Amino acid sequence: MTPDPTLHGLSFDAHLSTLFTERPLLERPRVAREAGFDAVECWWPFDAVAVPSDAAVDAFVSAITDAGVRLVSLNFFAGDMAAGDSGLVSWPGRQEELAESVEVALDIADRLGTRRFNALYGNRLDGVDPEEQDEVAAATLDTLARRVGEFDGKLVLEALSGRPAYPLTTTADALAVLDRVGRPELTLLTDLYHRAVVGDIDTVAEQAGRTGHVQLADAPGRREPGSGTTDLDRHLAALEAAGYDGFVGLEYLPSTDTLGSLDWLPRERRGIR
Ligand SMILES: O=C(O)C(=O)CO
Repeated sequence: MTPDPTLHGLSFDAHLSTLFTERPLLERPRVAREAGFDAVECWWPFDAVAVPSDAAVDAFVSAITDAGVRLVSLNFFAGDMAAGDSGLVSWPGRQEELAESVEVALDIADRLGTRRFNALYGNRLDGVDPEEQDEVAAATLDTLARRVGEFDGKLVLEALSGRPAYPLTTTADALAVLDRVGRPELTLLTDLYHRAVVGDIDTVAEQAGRTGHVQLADAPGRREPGSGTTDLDRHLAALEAAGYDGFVGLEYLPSTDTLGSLDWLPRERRGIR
């Protein structure tokens, strides 16, 4: 479907873990800025390392500040994602490691003004009772939500498609966790790609009040808007009309080079509105 970003007024941000991957991570904030973006977001920037060195943290913070962009959302440490991990929130025995890495993330946030934090729930683990995992997750999310609340921030939780061991696949799954934890700082990450894949994209506006962050990619394929069949602009317009006024992260895998994949988004629509 041909994108028409004039249909809503939401601000976009460039996802540094999926866009501009032609360059090393520390160069991507500058390249994003040169491409016209004021805002960026990122998965955990230190790969499978929960507690990076001070030098690595400083280098990341400098890359963002030197480029003159805002880091609007950051994923907490999620384990070894390249090896298939999808978060530590529900992983018994790894809570101390998660807590230490969260303090690193909050230090970065404090220095950069970041207020959205994505906590991936974690995969089901062989030999571990799912109920035990859900109990660990509820307690962890409660703690993380309170901690993030001290920063006036929001914790966001997302349902994911394409990860068979990840138990939150639908919006209802994610909302059930939000309800169980019952903290105002814990909100939904509405990822239009994952929602289109599982077939529950038409209700996004109903959850606008509980949505702390939005991301997009076209489906099928998880590529740039216009590459698939999802009417992304209609859903973004519906979210905006229902009161969502946060950022929309461009979390897609470019089908060409990143700059070429941005042809759908005029340069004047890439900055913060
Ligand atoms: O792994 C994914 O698909 C994500 O969106 C993580 O934030």
